Amino acid sequence: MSPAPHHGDQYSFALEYDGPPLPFDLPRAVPISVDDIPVASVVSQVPLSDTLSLPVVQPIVAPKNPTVKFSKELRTLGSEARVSKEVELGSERTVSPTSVIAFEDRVSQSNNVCELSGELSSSGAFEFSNVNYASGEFSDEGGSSRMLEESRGAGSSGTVEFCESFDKSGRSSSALRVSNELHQHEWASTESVLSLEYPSTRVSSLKAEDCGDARRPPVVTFDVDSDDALDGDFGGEEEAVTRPLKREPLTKGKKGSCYRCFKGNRFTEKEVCLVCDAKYCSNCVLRAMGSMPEGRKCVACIGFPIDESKRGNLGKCSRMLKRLLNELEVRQIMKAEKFCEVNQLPPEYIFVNGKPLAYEELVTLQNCPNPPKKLKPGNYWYDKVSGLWGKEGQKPSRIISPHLNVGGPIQPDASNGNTQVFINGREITKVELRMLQLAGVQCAGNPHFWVNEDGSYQEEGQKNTRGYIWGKAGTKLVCAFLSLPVPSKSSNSYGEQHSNLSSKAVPDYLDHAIIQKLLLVGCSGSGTSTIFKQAKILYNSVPFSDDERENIKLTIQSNVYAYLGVLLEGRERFEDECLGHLKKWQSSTPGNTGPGPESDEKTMYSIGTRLKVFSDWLLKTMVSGKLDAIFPAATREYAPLIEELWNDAAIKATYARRSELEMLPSVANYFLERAVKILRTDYEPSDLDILYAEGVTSSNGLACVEFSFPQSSPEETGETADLHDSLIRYQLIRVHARGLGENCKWLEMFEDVGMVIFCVSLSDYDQFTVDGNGCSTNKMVLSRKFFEAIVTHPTFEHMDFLLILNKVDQFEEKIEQVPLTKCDWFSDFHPTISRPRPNSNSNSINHNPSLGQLGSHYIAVKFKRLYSSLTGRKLYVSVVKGLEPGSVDAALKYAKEILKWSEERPNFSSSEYSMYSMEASSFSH
Ligand SMILES: Nc1nc2c(ncn2[C@@H]2O[C@H](COP(=O)(O)OP(=O)(O)OP(=O)(O)O)[C@@H](O)[C@H]2O)c(=O)[nH]1
Ligand SMILES: [Mg+2]
Repeated sequence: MSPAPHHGDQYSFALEYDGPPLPFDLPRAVPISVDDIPVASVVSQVPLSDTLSLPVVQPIVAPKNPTVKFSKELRTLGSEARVSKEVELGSERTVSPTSVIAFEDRVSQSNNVCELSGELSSSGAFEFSNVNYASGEFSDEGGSSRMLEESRGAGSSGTVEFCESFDKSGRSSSALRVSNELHQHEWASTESVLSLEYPSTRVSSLKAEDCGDARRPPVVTFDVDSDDALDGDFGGEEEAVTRPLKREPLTKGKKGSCYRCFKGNRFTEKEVCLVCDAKYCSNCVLRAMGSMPEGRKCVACIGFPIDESKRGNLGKCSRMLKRLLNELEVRQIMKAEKFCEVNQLPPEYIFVNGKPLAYEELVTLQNCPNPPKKLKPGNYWYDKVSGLWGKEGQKPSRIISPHLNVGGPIQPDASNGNTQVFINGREITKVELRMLQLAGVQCAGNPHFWVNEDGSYQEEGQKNTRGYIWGKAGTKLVCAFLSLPVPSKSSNSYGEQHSNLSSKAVPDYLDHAIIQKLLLVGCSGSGTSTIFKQAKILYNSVPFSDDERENIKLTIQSNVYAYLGVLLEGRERFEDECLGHLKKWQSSTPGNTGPGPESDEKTMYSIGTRLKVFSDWLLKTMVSGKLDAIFPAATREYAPLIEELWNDAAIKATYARRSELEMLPSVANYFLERAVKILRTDYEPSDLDILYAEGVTSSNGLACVEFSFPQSSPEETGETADLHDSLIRYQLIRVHARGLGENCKWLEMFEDVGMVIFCVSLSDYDQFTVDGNGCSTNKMVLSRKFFEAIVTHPTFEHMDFLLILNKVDQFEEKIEQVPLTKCDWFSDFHPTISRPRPNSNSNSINHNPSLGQLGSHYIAVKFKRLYSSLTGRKLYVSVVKGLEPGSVDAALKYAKEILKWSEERPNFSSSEYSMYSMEASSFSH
């Protein structure tokens, strides 16, 4: 018999590797002290010395075809006895992402089987991402393994903790905890499900009758999980609610087999008892469950409340029952299952504002016009005035019907806010505060607001309504990406400014099941708004509403006036220069009898009086910063002048020297050449105009567009069209660097995005700007600093990053003129360019990379190294021409693929995956 582990015991996990040489060092052993085990993983009801959970967060390192032995050893201090186990990762097999690890558990004399799937990353680390763990006995017949009950933990990507518990008798039981990188909040629920297992196995010998009143067995604590991410983001803090101990099945056969005839394995189709989880094959189910007066329960479980984790299955008939029974019978059983009294949610399991509900209160809550969705046992807070509803200690998850007489009075700390801003007596959370600020609600001075169900609000003690929180078109959008609730359609009939834009921009995605959020960030001028607009144009059938187009038109016209202003200012400068030269020449030429300086001198940059008046007016207006204010009146008045101006020789001469005008952005050419057309009153901007236009995307720095990728046709892809793709909705959230606030403090509002797309302008390497401290700084270095701040931000700890290296078109031109070493960070860029051989046929394709390609590749590697040194992970990179739709389309599809990989990694075979993770293939041009 093996001794129970004690404090101070040292576990060691060793890796033995037998395969081709590796380019990196393998960790040989990972010692873990028992005392390092987080207390959270120890089941709290059992004294620490009785049970120990041993988490192993251990990526198994493996190259392509190795054999890896994973052995673990327990050295118990003060005793010679050892527990050792060996896990062989395929001695004859190769390690594929789905490898079966079988190991013998010498302590319990039974075998455990663990199926692991994971990925082989380019660094050679093998990371579990999908684990299927079962323990029980092998049956030796046929060499196939039979398993009893199986517990499955799966995460789209994450770490796996293998928890081994020992009780006093030395019996070991094992559980897996899977944490999910993408959906951190699921961690708690997975954990809580599994942590339930221990008490239940411990009491498995207890019979139902031993528990006193059979209908109300003793209580243990349990954690409420939520699978309703949209409804309630119930992650993080766990909380305990009392409920009866789970009833155990009376009989139990081998794992995976039917509980009645003990035949079959885990692949046999079975029906499950809603109370005790006993599973019956199709031959036994009707005998085991009888006439099912309360739905699918074993006869012995009739009268017992259902297992709360199965509440979602109530009334959802299985295929097996449909085969065995006729339609009428099925309907009756399902009706009984859903509506019989004993299967109803016990009101006392629901706490509202700290008070358990009475039966009538639960009925009120469930039958109100807008009830909380999928109500589960747990602690909730409810703001009766506004209808805001949430999990205790968390931000609101829904707005339900207000004024319901349920639960106690709301507490100020109900949602655990720390903002000193109050709504109806509750201190709101940071996210809500952010939303209020974006909705234009004045929040300075720690106000206490009174918010009504329709979103109208006033400050406490004042009579006048200050506005409507959800009234503005953009606020619902903001709420959507901050995962905050908005009033349901039936309740928002008043107080909302209905406009075309708002109804179009806010689709019913709150009801959608799958929404993937992509956060797009970058320094000023990096091209984020261009990419954002491209996404709108590419994927939305109506990218811009009429209202939007009208606003954009004014923006573009105002931009063109501004570009003209820069041109006119340049003209003045050039004229002065010329005059200066002229004067110098005159004074240095003896006997010059030409006109004196007082007389009207003309240069090639001089303009007539009419245009001069216009020029003076425009420059004055620009200086006063009122350019935006004079539209559209200015267009009506000055449109006829523009043609004259544009055709003027002086302006043409100035335009020819536009490269000397620093204030003129590169897109100005596009618009100036169309100035006459654009500044007419009947101008209508084209999609291309909008794409090129500056200042079109929202001024507060936040914009959000939702779309699906169009379904690719089978001919295109050579495989069956991926229907799934077109079902997933994506939200591209563009946030301006300035909008992130000091030290990126608002970043945490984006914790639930699936990926961050970071945009850098390649052509920034020779650009300088004045930073916050008044120093002139290289813009590429500024971008790097911002990148560092974002990737190391705790909110994005496990996030995938896609780096967009934008403006490669500009970059390729520039690098031929300006060396990349102009930027200090790139001082070690010394490419050796092999020029095409002089005698080579000019028609033959030159396979040598251009300087531009070498440069962009070099910069990508710089960022990859930086990222990997900061996070230890791999950076995805895409080199993009923001103004080309195809290029942006490719980059966004690449982002989609990355998201898909992180979800489906277990489905990749190792060779496929390692191909994807090759350095070179993570570029998309
Ligand atoms: N040549 C070229 N110009 C680009 C490209 N992408 C964007 N631009 C231009 O670069 C300028 C800045 O792009 P924006 O998309 O406005 O950049 P931003 O990240 O929104 O920056 P701010 O507006 O300052 O916040 C615009 O004039 C774009 O037209 C590109 O790939 N090539
Ligand atoms: Mg912009």
